[in-house]
Amino acid sequence: MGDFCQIDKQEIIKRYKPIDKYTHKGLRGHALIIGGSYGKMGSVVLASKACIKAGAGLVTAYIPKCGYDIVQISVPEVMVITDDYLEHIIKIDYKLQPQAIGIGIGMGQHPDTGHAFLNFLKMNKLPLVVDADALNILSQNKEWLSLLPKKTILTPHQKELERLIGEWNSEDEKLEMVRKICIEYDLIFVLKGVPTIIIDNTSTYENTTGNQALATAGSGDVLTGIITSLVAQSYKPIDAAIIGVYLHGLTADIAYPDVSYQSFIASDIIETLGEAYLHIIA
Ligand SMILES: NC(=O)C1=CN([C@@H]2O[C@H](COP(=O)(O)OP(=O)(O)OC[C@H]3O[C@@H](n4cnc5c(N)ncnc54)[C@H](O)[C@@H]3O)[C@@H](O)[C@H]2O)[C@@H](O)CC1
Ligand SMILES: Nc1ncnc2c1ncn2[C@@H]1O[C@H](COP(=O)(O)OP(=O)(O)O)[C@@H](O)[C@H]1O
Ligand SMILES: [Mg+2]
Repeated sequence: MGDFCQIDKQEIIKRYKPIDKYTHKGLRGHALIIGGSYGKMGSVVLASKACIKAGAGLVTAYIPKCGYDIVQISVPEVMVITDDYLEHIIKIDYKLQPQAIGIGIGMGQHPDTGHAFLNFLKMNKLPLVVDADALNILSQNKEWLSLLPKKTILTPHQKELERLIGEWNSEDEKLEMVRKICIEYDLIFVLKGVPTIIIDNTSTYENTTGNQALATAGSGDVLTGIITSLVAQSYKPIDAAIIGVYLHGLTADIAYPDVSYQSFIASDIIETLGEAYLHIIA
């Protein structure tokens, strides 16, 4: 059993990088968010807005055509590239060179999307955050795990994890099953839950922020945007996962006394990100 670390403010301060006065958006990282399908474009709006609010200099969303007006109107700061197909992604094709890619949110599991995902995995060498339907497609094609770049960050909730690794009889058994995959493919797992636990080979990190206000649609999509943003800003993948999970949970701790657990929604995470950043640099 490797080392265990509680993610508290001290752990964040150790990893946080101040923003240079003479920076510009070209130095703040370009993140690419790939996802969306008919009826679930909100997940890309949430993830891409979270991505730019978490500090990426540039964010581009790669989405099916149905989402073009939705994303451009909802988040004018985010640029958009559309797939040729209307309702879901059938070919992942873009000319830009991002520093990080977040994929899977709202993407759906249509066979054409699965085929596009496989072709993407075969050619992609860039740092990757894999969530939601990209995880579900991987669960149906486990041999594709070997195509993931080293230190790819996977962010399953409990059900997505069960689809990926099968059932477990105890928390300890679950963590051992995850550690085995981490070591086999050199991956990082963000096990979203209460608390969220991050596994990086034999290292285990337990988050100390967050509360039940986060049990709301889209909060995981937002986390994907935040972590992708931090990787694009040149944080090491493990540090992006640690800081991202901490900030994400901290927004709920900051906001719930004013908005209650029930009325805190995923958009509130994004709106409270600035205050969360100020808490860690104060
Ligand atoms: N506004 C939007 O466009 C939204 C789009 N979403 C997308 O919808 C797709 C499906 O994601 P979902 O997570 O909703 O559906 P899933 O089918 O992956 O998970 C839902 C099922 O898993 C169970 N589950 C979910 N979270 C769990 C947890 N923490 N512990 C135990 N069981 C849990 C639920 O009980 C339910 O049975 C994804 O691509 C996601 O990105 C969702 O994020 C919701 C919001
Ligand atoms: N009761 C809870 N306490 C703390 N965090 C929670 C709770 N319920 C959910 N979360 C967090 O909310 C997020 C849910 O992610 P996910 O299920 O992927 O949401 P979605 O797919 O709807 O965006 C995770 O980060 C999880 O840790
Ligand atoms: Mg999710």
